[in-house]
Amino acid sequence: MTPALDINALTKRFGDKLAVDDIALAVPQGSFYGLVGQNGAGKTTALSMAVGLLRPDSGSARIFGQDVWADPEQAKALVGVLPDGLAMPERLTGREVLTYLGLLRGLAKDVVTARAEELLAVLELDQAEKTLVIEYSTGMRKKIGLATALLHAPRLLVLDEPFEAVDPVSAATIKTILRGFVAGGGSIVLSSHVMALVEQLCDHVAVIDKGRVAAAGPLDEVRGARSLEDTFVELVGDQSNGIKELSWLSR
Ligand SMILES: Nc1ncnc2c1ncn2[C@@H]1O[C@H](COP(=O)(O)OP(=O)(O)OP(=O)(O)O)[C@@H](O)[C@H]1O
Repeated sequence: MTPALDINALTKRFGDKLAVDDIALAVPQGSFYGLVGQNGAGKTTALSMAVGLLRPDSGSARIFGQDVWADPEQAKALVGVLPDGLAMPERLTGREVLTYLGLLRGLAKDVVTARAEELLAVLELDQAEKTLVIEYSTGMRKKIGLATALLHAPRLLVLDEPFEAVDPVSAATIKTILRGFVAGGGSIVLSSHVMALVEQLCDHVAVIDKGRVAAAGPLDEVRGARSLEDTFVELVGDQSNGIKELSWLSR
């Protein structure tokens, strides 16, 4: 079966820094795929290139077989994206943002209205009916970002740190939505630093280290008998560095 997302030999350099170094990853249809890695490992850069937000130096990305860079319109219709540091129309309310983006995506007005209503209610943003996005908290911004990613009912969701700064009640709601999305035949790729969350939600995982894939595959195969956290530390931990004590903090 064609993978939901198929990235091949993706590479990106920023000046001297090789941020993503020849990454290949196949996300099977119907899978819930977690991407983990240390700060600066290259997750955001890889995901941005995979969904057509950042042009790779080389390599390719396909969404359900559609080339993201050769055929962006086809590919982008199939994917909902929650990017890192999402830029939003700041002077609109949540409902206005959803209406605006829904119409831009070509949805019928009554469909946009109904879906916006439902998304705002489910994500508990309907209380903030008159609040402009510029006044949103970080967690609220994540939630409206997720709503915009879901609005056109994509087949693949690519979510960069969707749970960052989200309170536990909202996180539970989001988990339910995402599990329902996968149960309904959707595919998800998300990045996270929270190993427990990836273990709870995902059936596949890739560990990214210094711009490369250190391990990837079904969760149980990657972690074996250990926890994902132990696997992760073993794969990416830099033992040579040691743990330096901050002696000046001792009394
Ligand atoms: N626009 C940019 N210009 C220069 N360097 C960049 C740029 N974007 C990312 N980098 C560098 O590329 C590397 C990978 O960054 P990236 O944001 O992809 O990592 P990440 O795994 O998402 O990290 P985090 O978990 O902290 O979000 C880092 O060294 C970062 O400093």
